[in-house]
Amino acid sequence: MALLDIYTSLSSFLSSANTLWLAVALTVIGSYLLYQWLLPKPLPGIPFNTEATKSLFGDAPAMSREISVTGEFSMWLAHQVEKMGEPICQVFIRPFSKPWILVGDFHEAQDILMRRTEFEKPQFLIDGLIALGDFNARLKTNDPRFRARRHLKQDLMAPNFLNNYMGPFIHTEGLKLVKLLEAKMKLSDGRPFSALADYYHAALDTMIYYAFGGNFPDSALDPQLQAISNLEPSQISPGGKDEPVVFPDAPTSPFLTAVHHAPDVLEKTTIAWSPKLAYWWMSQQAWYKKIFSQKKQVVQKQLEAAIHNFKAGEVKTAMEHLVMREKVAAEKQGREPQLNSQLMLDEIFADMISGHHTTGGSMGWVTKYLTGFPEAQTKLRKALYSALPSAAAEQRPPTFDELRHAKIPYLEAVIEETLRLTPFSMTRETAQDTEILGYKIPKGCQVMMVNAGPGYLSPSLPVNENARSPTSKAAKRRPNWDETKDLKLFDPERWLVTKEDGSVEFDSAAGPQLGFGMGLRQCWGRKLAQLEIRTIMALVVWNFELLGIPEGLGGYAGYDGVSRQPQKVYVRLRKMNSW
Ligand code: HEM
Repeated sequence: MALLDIYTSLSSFLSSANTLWLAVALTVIGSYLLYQWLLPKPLPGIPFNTEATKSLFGDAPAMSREISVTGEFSMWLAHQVEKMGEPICQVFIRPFSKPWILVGDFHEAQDILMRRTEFEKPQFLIDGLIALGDFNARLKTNDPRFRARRHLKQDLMAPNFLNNYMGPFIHTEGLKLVKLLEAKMKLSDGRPFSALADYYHAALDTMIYYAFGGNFPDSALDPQLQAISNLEPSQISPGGKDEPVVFPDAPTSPFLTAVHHAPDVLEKTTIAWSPKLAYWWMSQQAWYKKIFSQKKQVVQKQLEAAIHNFKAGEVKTAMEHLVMREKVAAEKQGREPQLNSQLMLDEIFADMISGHHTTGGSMGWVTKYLTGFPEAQTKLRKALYSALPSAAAEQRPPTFDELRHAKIPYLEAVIEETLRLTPFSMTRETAQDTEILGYKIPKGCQVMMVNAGPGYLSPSLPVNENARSPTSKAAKRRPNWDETKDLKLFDPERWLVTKEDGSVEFDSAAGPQLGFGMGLRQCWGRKLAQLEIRTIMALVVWNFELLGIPEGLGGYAGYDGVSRQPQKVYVRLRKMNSW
């Protein structure tokens, strides 16, 4: 080969090698810059876990590890606030997105939820609830449709609907639950058994009655009663006195089963990285189709029945009230009413989903705390007997009207204290650039009110008072809340105040509480939930002593699903009297 040829091939080799090296170098530099760009970016000044900023996935792997064991997202959040020891900090739980801001101070959380217009319903929740269709809680507060939708439902948390329509049903359902528990108590012969499904069944029946009333005949509790009353003591599996009896769970009708399982979809979509994609994937699955075809068939039929009843002059159920309100709104606005519409189906189905596990779980929690704190249980029973003397003297359960009119501060305090101890964190999204406790927070950040740690279940962290927002500075404080008492203990007395005349009253504003959220987007069904828990738990405590259970069946572990639900609710019962 001529020298020139050798030179030419060498230089072309070198130049292609250079190009290759250049390409490799550029790829490496590019990948490095991309990696750096994708790493979590903390907001200036706000404490964070530095290790999390070295990984593309931020805090997510550590969070998943803890939650896969405990099931408790609220507790993980509280641990982050505790670790950083500041009333505001940031975590990186969604890769490639802005940090999530954790607010671990009650007064600032209250300010954000109640007074600050720059915070909105979060988009990730709106997307996460996509399976429930077009209902009011998926609308932003500043969307004019939100108020119009709330208007449609305006009668349903009013005293007339609650006390005259829902109350008597809830009372009857409570008595049915007592009957079921009594049958189980007899069969279990002093052994413990789980009551969690029974509370869920009672709560499910309540939501079905709320929506459709007597137009829909299926019940979740009736088949259980029937199944248990057909059981012979010889059919109970033998076991020691601390070994729980497992009772059969009688199947419910397809629609009730669908309502029971629909929250599974929401739990998956709200935590998905892309809720819309997760929703699409799930909507292809047979189990999903089964749930939502039930919704389509049954709720549509019920809507037609409600329209028919309304036209015949009957307005009792939630569905009938919606139809009536839509007619009134349409007349006012000079448009055709949309009575038979998807919107009506979605609003009513979403309420059933919102009110079932939440309330059933809360009744389970009350049962657990009263079991674990027998002194409080005895106090509550005494308070019930002395507030309802005729029923006590006549050895019968109180009627709904007696219960409704009785003033029983200790009962309200027990419910309030249970909600305080079983927190579910809530989120808002910044709709514009703003500040929290003096730190700049850009538009589009998720802000979580962490109510399972400092300021709620442990003493408040110090706050620079000057850094609070003007509305927070101006707000009234709760002077008598005693943070030196163990805040993790169940102590209903915290919510009672003694007046100058010696009378004792319940004060719902005595301490930090976000059990139902706060402000315009607080729990819409709060009054119904409170009525239900109050009525049913009064009947349970009136009728039974909740005896101690083995340690392995107790504990206060929860599960953060659509609300904070107890993992187990075991009871060992003794009937109080012969009524
Ligand atoms: C003990 C039972 C219940 C608990 C603990 C509970 C708790 C909550 C919480 C913490 C929120 C979020 C509040 C916020 O972000 O500020 C909420 C929202 C909501 N709840 Fe409940 N809830 C219960 C029962 C019910 C019932 C019975 C219904 C329906 C009848 C219901 C309907 C709703 C709705 C529609 C929302 C969304 C409100 C909105 O975005 O505007 N809840 N609930």
